[in-house]
Amino acid sequence: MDTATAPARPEFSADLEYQSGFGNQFSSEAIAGALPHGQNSPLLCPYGLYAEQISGTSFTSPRKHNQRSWLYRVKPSVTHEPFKARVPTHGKLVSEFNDSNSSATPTQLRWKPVEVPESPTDFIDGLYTLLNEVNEDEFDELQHAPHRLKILHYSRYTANKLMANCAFCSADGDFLIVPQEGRLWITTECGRLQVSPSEVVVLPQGMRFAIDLPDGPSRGYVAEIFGTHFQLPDLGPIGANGLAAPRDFLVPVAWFESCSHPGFTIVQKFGGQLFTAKQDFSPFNVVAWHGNYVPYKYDLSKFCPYNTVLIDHSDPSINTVLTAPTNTPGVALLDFVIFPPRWLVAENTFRPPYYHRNCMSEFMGLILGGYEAKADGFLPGGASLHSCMTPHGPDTKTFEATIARGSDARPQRIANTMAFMFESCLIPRVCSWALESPYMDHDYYQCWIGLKSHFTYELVNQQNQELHNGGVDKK
Ligand SMILES: O=C(O)Cc1cc(O)ccc1O
Ligand SMILES: [Fe+2]
Repeated sequence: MDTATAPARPEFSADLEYQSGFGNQFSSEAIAGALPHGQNSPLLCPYGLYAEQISGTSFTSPRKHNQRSWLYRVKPSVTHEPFKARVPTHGKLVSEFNDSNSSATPTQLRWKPVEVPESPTDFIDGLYTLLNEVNEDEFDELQHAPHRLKILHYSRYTANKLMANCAFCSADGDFLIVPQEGRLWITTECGRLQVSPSEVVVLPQGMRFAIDLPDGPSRGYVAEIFGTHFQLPDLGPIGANGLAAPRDFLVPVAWFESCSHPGFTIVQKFGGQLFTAKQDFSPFNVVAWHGNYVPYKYDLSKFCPYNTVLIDHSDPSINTVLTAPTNTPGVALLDFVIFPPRWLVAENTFRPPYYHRNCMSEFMGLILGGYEAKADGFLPGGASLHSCMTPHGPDTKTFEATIARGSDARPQRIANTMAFMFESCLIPRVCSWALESPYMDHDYYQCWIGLKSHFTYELVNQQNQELHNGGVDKK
């Protein structure tokens, strides 16, 4: 059914209500009295609702990691026709990465912003995989439990049409969506969230949602993490406060529609492939819920950045918003790091990011403005990939402008910017179509080719002489 014939979902009100906190045990009732008291699963639930649990961790996960919610709904999720494989609208949602459809490359890669297509495209059809990262050792061992693997998908979406009479969920992993253009009105089983560019949203594995686009053409980035969930990073010596504050994470309040919906479609990503099932009601029929397995959003402008206040450039981990851990302490499946507006004050310091090679792989996107390491070519809506140990750093123009500014540079405020990085311990394989994409910036390497050697023996002698004279003068 297309947008024109679909019953419109009610508009989101401007002052949508939220609950606040990260990892809390939340509860919410759209109708007072809908939550059972004292137990989760009474013989008869209030108002004749069905009780249904959604588990985001194994039943026996340690208590501090255990995540589940109880949903009290008009009809249970199980009431649907059998799932059928969905005929793909494009071949760019890749499930199995192999030598014929992807490759790993140490080359620095950059993509220009993707244009939103003119043809009607909703969030599902506009979602396409760019990269996939798999821990190959585990892949061999655990072929029959793909959801247990350490896997990451990086996707981009472009959309111009609401998801009418259908809901999506990934049975594979959690979606972290980073909108770059256009607000998202996201209806979930737990309630509704408005997510604007410069905000991000996490939609946990299995949670059903539909995305409407109040601003029309929209695009953004998605990371899907498998087998783990996001946490707030430890703050170590920073102390008890700073970076992303738990209370700035917002969780919806219960919202439901109970009308019958002939031909409502559930689209489920399962093992990387899409399946559909028909049902005669909206899955957004949860009248009350409680638990800690929830969708949530975070406004990146609320982030409280920390940084060097005297010398040198801090490692980007200082600006980690969320981290999805592996079993090795300090090694992330995915760190979500931002580069927000802030003051640069370091003295006698090359202030932009340093030149570097990293055993972790770095995928970057730009939400707005410019990025401090790239004077040219890295545009809002664009993306770059620097895989494990691939050298990268500021482009020639940035280097030369920084040196020209000199060592007495005054405090400088980086404004009008919001870049982010998905940093992972896994090595990405890039889809062939992404490598062959017309948006691929084949000249990316050129941005460093102009970096000149400034080293001369005359300079060595001159600086040694200055050092020597300086030393003598001080006596
Ligand atoms: O490569 C990048 O631009 C990301 C990055 C930023 C920074 O400030 C330090 C290291 C780093 O990888
Ligand atoms: Fe980097």
